[in-house]
Amino acid sequence: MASVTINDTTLRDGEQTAGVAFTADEKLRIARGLAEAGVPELEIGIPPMGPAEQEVIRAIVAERLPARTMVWGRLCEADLGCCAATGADLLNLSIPVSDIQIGHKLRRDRDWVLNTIRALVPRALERGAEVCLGGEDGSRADAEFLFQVLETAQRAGARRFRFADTTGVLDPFSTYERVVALRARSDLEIEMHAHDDLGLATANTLAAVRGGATHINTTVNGLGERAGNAALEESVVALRTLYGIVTGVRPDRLQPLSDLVAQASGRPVAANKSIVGSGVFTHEAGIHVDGLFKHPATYQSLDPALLGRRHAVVLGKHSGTGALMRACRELGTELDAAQAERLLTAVRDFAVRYKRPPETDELRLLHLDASNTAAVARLN
Ligand SMILES: CC(=O)SCCNC(=O)CCNC(=O)[C@H](O)C(C)(C)COP(=O)(O)OP(=O)(O)OC[C@H]1O[C@@H](n2cnc3c(N)ncnc32)[C@H](O)[C@@H]1OP(=O)(O)O
Ligand SMILES: O=C(O)CCC(=O)C(=O)O
Repeated sequence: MASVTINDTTLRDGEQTAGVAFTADEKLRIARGLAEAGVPELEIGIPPMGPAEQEVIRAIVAERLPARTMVWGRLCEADLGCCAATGADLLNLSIPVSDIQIGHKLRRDRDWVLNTIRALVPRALERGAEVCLGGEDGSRADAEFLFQVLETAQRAGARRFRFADTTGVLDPFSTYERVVALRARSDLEIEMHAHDDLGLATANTLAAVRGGATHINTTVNGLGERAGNAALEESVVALRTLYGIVTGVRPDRLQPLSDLVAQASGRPVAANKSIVGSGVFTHEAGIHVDGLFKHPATYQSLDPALLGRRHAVVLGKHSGTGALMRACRELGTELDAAQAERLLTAVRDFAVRYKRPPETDELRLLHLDASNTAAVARLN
C-alpha cells in the first residue's frame, strides 16, 4: 500500500476548538514537538487573524524545523497576500464547494467559485508558494461540481486538494468511494480532512488512505472544531498496525506530545482515550489479568512498549483471587484461598465506596482488617 503524508493541524484546526487558545511559546513548543516526532507537515495557523498570529507563524517558519509548514487562508486577494508573506512552504487557500455554503455563506454561485480559483491560484503561485486548494464542505458538495473544482484547480496550478468533511457527515464507506472517485478524475494530491461529529474521524481518515489519499490531516488528542479532527496518535498507530504504513512519526513521542497539548489546550485527555489515555493499558478484570499473566497476547493487540508505555494491573470490583494473591505476594504475604476470598470482598467494597483501586498501604490495611474480622468470627 502506498505511503501517506501526515499534515498535522493541531496549530490551526486544533486551536480552533472553542475555548482553546495557545500562547506563542506554546505554539512554538508544539511545533517543535511535532517536528521532532517526525510529523512531516504542519499547518501552523491563520495569518488573516492579524499581526500577532502572523508573528508566531513567522517565528515557527524561522525555526526551519524538519517539517514543511502550511498556513490557512481564504481564497481571496487579502488572505493570500498575508499568507504568502509568512514564508510558509504551502498555502492552504480555502473556498466553499457545497451549494449550501456557496449560496448561504458567500451568497455566490458555482461559476464564481470556479472563476475565483482560476484567477487567484496563479496569483498565489506568483508569490512563490505551493498551493493546496481547501475544498470547504467538500463532503456535501455535488460530486460532478467537485470534479470541476479539482480540474480547475489543477489547471490553475494547485498541487493539492483538501477534501474537507467540514461537518462530519461521512462514514468510512462513503469516504472511500469519494476519495477513489477524486483520485480517478484528478492528478492532484488529495488531503483528507475529517471531523469527528459521529466519532468516525479516524476511521474515515483510514478509509481515505485506502481510497488513495496522499495526505491526511490530524490533530494531537483529536482536538479541533466541535468534536475535533482525526487524532494524530490514533491515525499513526492504526496505519502502522493495520496496514503496515509507516508515517515517519515516532510512536514513542505520541504520549509526550499528548501531554504537552493537553496542558497547553486546557483539555485533559480522558482516561480511556485510545493510545494516549492513562487507563488504556491498565487491567482489572480477573479473567483478563489471569490471561495476561499466562500470555500477554491473550488480551493485548497493541504492545504498550511501542509507545514507551507499560501494562498496569489494579485491584477492584472485577478482580479475581489470582490477581489478589499475586499482589499480596509482592507485598510479602502469601494468601490461602479462604483468605483471598475474604480479601476480595473487602477490595470490592472498597472499590465501590471510593471508586478507585486501593493503594498499597490500603491493601495492607484491608488484608489486616479482613484477617482480624475472620479471627474474631472464629473466636465467636
Ligand atoms: C471550516 C473551517 O475551519 S474554516 C477556518 C475558520 N477559521 C476561523 O474562522 C478562525 C479565524 N478567523 C478569523 O480570525 C476571522 O473570522 C477572519 C479574520 C478570517 C475574518 O474576520 P472578519 O473579516 O471579521 O469576518 P467574519 O469572521 O465576521 O466573517 C467571515 C467572512 O469571511 C467570508 N468568507 C468565509 N469563507 C470565505 C472564503 N473561503 N472566501 C472568501 N470569503 C469567505 C464570509 O462570507 C464572511 O464575510 P462577509 O461578512 O462579507 O459575508
Ligand atoms: O481548508 C479548508 O477549507 C478546510 C477547513 C476546515 O477545517 C474544514 O472544512 O473543516
